Amino acid sequence: MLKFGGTSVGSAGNIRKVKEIVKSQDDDAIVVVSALGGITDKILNAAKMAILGTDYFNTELTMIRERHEAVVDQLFDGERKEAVKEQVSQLLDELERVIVGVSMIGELTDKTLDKIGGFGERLSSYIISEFIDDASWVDSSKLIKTDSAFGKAQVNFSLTNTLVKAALGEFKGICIAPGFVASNAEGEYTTLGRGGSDYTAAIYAAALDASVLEIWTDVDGFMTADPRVISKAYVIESLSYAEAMELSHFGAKVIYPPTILPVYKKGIPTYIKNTLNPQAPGSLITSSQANAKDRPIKGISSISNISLITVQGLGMVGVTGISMRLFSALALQNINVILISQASSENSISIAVDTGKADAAEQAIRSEFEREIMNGRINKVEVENELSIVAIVGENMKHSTGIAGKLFNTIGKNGVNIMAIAQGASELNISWVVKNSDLRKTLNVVHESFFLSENMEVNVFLLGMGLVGGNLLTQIQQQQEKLLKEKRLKIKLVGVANSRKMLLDREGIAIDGFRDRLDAEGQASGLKAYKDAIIEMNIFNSVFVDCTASNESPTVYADLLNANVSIVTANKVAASSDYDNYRKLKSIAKTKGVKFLFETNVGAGLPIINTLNDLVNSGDKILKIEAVLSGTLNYIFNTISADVPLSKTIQLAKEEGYSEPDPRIDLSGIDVVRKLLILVRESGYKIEKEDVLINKFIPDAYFDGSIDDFWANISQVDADFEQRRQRLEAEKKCWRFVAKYENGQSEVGLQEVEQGHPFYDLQGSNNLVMFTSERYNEFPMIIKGYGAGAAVTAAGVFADIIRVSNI
Ligand SMILES: NC(=O)c1ccc[n+]([C@@H]2O[C@H](COP(=O)([O-])OP(=O)(O)OC[C@H]3O[C@@H](n4cnc5c(N)ncnc54)[C@H](O)[C@@H]3O)[C@@H](O)[C@H]2O)c1
Ligand SMILES: N[C@@H](CCO)C(=O)O
Repeated sequence: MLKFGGTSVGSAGNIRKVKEIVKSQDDDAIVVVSALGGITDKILNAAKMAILGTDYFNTELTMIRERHEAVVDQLFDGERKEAVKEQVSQLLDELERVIVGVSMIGELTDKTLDKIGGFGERLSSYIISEFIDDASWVDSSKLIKTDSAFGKAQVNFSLTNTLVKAALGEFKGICIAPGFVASNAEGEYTTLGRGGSDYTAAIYAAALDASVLEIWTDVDGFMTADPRVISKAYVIESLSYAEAMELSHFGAKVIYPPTILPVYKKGIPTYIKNTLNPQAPGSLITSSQANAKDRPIKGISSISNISLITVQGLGMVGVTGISMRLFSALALQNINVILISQASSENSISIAVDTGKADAAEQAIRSEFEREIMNGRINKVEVENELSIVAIVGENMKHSTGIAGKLFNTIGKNGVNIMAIAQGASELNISWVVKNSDLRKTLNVVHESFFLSENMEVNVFLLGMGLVGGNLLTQIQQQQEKLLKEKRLKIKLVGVANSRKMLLDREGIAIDGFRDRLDAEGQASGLKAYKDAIIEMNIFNSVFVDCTASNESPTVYADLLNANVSIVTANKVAASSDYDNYRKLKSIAKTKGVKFLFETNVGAGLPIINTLNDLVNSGDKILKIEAVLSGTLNYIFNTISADVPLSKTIQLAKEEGYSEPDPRIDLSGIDVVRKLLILVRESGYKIEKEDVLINKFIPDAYFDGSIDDFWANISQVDADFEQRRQRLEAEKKCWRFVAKYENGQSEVGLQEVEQGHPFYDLQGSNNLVMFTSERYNEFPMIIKGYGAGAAVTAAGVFADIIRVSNI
């Protein structure tokens, strides 16, 4: 049993493909076909135009005629062509007569609609039966018998099965049959409803105990999600009837749901195959029990543009008959309820309906409960629009724990509000309602978190592409493939901005050549504009990466965290700002379930903050911190010599990429104060920068003017420093700029360190931190290594980005 849909028979080219597929069957086959794609809509439109009294129906009829004639012209030659054309023309004349009749009488009944609705199938099946050599044709309307409920006829299965068996039970060869059409006991045309050709095929298959039903369509099968939204969606190889039914209900328009029932009852395996890609394996729907190895969910489906109507009132609690009245009122108005959710308190019921029916539903409810609304037993009938229902479906969800927990946790972390939830006790489907604007994000996170996608994605918005930002991109580029292969993690750059321009692209920005693309396509930037664009994009698993030294960029962190965008920052300004602001950012991140990470703020790529967090979280108490925290200053004091004066060492530190973009931040001790503040705060103590005593080693006067003044004048300190250096050398000591915290006292300043001290041998730009804690007491914990440099810092930022993904 084969069935070909509207696209599969929509053109001469496709009908040729249908012929190839049918001819390649080894077995006898009944082939049900739909009307040429779009024709049924045109026929019904012509009828509607006719009843409205416009002549436009003639235009529609002409188009219908031309479309069929063109197909015949392309498929047939010579006398055969004329004969088929003649027959097609007769059918079209008959259609035209009925529609002209409608226009003259000014009446269009359901009965007439059923009569004309099946013309498309009659035409297509006739043409195809002529085109496939030796194929015969059978009139489905004579075999499939229904009641007389025109427009929504119910099949009389016992009569239908008898007629189908009698006509086709012993059939050998290929027989083409129109889908959708049926007739009542009087022989008048009826139809099987939307998607009815699938149903026709299933009825034939069940009546004839077909070995297989193949539904040939224009997609490769049931996909895990809508491929227009989830590029990583893929074909589900096998599903149960129940899973197929659930997925079809929720938007995956691959198969018409009632179709499943006859084949399900008979256990006939059903394939979904692609006419345009017949080699693809397709999806197989069978009654076999879910395979324990299958993923817990098979697919995700959604319906957009629905409305949620909530009826609420304390007067509903414990009162019987409320739901009955509610649903009867809606049924009387022919309103289909797509989702129902009622809390066990019985204080409110929410139902989802198609937005087109929302007004009618609200009115029906208000009039049914007029009395209860008047006397306050019901105090709210609220309609919310522009919503979508999302559903996950899978037999393996049954009795597996943690699915709902994981589902709602992931959705929540991404800042998507769930407005209603429904799960049946069958545990086959969990459905929930979100805003239309959150649909794409929801589908993405759910698809990904249930490993329907091959990989996990982190979407990066970068700010600042100087030394650290530039190195970060190079490292991501070098490591991208490995992470994808070994960790199934895709780091996707979706936004880049410098202080002039920004570029955002949901599909990803290739790191190769991104600067050119930013120049060519970038829009004028600005922190607020970039932040607004990121929030507007509402993309899942996103992280904002700040690689600037800007004082302003941290002002957008709170808004971003509030929009569930994680922050990874090399910029120390936020974590060392007012204590209240630091706490606020951490607390927003915690409440929103996103990350605010700044490991590189102290000791660049060294694992200092994470280690400190581990100590404190596991109950240790930090008693003392002693540290060399400035890569720049350590480098300077290791490089200064008789030949290299202080001013030159500052220049070198800048060239090496150790210093801040403005090196005065390092020389004045501000950078070290920031780092000490962060360490003390992360140790669990409250501290402001005013609480830190700074012992400067360069007079303030050098920091007061412009950066150019600084570079012009700084060599004035060289002579004095050289004298001091010689004395120090003679005493076999060295300078270290040390940060210290103990008993609530914090200070930073230059110290003369003797041989044997842990700081003495600290080379180059290295940092060293000593934590004395209750547990690490006699021998403090020491972390030591490169404390500055673009590559190590970028690596630390990269590690934080990976941490956001939680792999
Ligand atoms: N270099 C290191 O060793 C190191 C170590 C740890 C932390 N950090 C921190 O990393 C950050 C970056 O340092 P860097 O050495 O890469 O500096 P950099 O000057 O090379 O890069 C900063 C970039 O940010 C851009 N920028 C500044 N303000 C901006 C804004 N408002 N919007 C967009 N772009 C803006 C600048 O134009 C520049 O391209 C600093 O906060 C620094 O403290 C650096
Ligand atoms: N300027 C900083 C960079 C690392 O935070 C330093 O020299 O230590």
